Amino acid sequence: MEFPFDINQIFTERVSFLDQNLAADRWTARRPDLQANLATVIDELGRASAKAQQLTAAVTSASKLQSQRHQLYLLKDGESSGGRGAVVGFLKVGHKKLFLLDRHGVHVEAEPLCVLDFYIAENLQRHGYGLELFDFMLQHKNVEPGRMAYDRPSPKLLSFLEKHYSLTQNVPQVNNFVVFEDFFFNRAAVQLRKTPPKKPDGEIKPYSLMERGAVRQEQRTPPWPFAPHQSPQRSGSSQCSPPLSVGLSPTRAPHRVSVSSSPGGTRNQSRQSALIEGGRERRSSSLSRPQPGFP
Ligand SMILES: CC(=O)SCCNC(=O)CCNC(=O)[C@H](O)C(C)(C)COP(=O)(O)OP(=O)(O)OC[C@H]1O[C@@H](n2cnc3c(N)ncnc32)[C@H](O)[C@@H]1OP(=O)(O)O
Repeated sequence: MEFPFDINQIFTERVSFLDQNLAADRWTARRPDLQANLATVIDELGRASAKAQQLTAAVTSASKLQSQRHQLYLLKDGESSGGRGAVVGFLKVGHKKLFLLDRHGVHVEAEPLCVLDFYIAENLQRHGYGLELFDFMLQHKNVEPGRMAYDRPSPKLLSFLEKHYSLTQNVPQVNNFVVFEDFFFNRAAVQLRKTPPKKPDGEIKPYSLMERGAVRQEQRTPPWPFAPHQSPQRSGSSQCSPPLSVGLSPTRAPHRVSVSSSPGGTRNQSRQSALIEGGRERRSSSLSRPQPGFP
């Protein structure tokens, strides 16, 4: 991906790490002109990724990176474009609080590192760049791919995970995240803990019934005498994480499919995100994604 400015001036390393500060290094941070070009690159990559995934709006942009606690790895080819360099692709990750089902169907709460967006320029796909970038991130974060969650992975990403990391057996979820069997294996109790029992009528509501944006905490607390006695641990967990960070991604379809039988689970735009109630708070995604088919 080429740009009308010097990529090597903005990104000095082959792989750059970006967070909400939106600067590849101190040098860029002090140069508003470079920061503006960097933002242009991120926006352009986000648009290209959305197009490749047939999303109606970008999951990644410079402004989103600044406002969300996500991190982005950007891979460049410093040699191309007559030495000015070109951008090869990016990988965006971030922690999210998720309510997941283990292989026995038991609800567990976790806050794993999630793959949120991943894109390699069209003409460079299937050349090993995705693997290079992904491996870089794994090493940087010191995490195993099977310990991560994947936000509505595309068929290409599922194929990628199967090919490079032998991740094939996903554990069906009611939200858009995909986790594999390794996710639950020997996980520390602090990272993964069972949520309180579901109410008998703990139904799953379609995403369209959810409030967008912040869900007011006070709405979730039933009046006396119905207010439950909560352990400090539980009440802490329900309050420390804003609803926006919890487990659902609006524009990606739920993954009830088995990777082995249907690599790719759909990444269509249907809004089947779900809300689980019953002893737990409402949840919504931190990703502002489009919801075609829903007003
Ligand atoms: C949570 C999310 O981010 S989901 C969004 C994932 N991103 C996308 O779908 C955007 C379009 N796709 C891409 O950008 C890239 O294909 C990526 C990021 C998924 C993978 O990057 P690449 O550089 O192509 O991967 P790399 O070359 O290291 O590995 C190739 C393997 O990836 C998978 N893959 C890559 N492209 C394709 C494709 N067109 N069709 C099927 N599988 C593919 C295959 O397993 C492939 O191995 P193969 O060629 O032997 O079949």
